[in-house]
Amino acid sequence: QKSVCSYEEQMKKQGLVEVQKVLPEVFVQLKYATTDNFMKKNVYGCLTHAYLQKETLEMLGKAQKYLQKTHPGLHFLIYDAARPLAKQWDLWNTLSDMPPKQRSNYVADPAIHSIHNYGSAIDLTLADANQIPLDMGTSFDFFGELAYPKKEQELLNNGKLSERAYQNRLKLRNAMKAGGFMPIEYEWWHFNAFSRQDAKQKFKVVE
Ligand SMILES: C[C@@H](N)C(=O)N[C@H](C)C(=O)O
Ligand SMILES: [Zn+2]
Repeated sequence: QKSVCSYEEQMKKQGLVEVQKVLPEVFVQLKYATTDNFMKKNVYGCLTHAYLQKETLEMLGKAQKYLQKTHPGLHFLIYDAARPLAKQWDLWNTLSDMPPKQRSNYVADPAIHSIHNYGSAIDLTLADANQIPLDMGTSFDFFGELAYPKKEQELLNNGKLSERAYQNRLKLRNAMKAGGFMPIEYEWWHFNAFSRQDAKQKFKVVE
């Protein structure tokens, strides 16, 4: 008997689509459905598949085509996609010791919503055919300067970020930009398909 996950059922009802049904070459390892994350807790439970809004998935398809053309052999490896708002609170509350301004650089304030809550942001890296992630200079959800795209040039110049990691980040970013995604300043792995304002207008929050 197939088990049903209410979070995934709700996402489907809201029109979101499972990424691997459309793009089977994309790898998915949802980190918040494991204990290998900054909370050291599985907060997703039965939510183990990556879902996105249809339009966002089409953009990922475009990025995927670009990646295949420019770097055959590399794959996207998704760490997070649509994120229920209730889970956003779990992430946010875990960083309660951080000053508010700093905290919202790393986890969007659930009171104003993350673009993940609209199924239109993706956390991802690049991996080889065996799902081994490329060196990006930090692990996923490393909340510090070494992960900041806005500081990459400086980090490269002062030797804190290796040339290899720098180039790997560019490969990821160029592919995502080719799909129309926007990077953010503080996390090399996070990409938005739309601004928060546009996402709010177009979509309903995944509760
Ligand atoms: C928590 C991290 N993976 C992430 O996605 N951060 C952004 C800012 C968000 O919560 O929207
Ligand atoms: Zn993210």
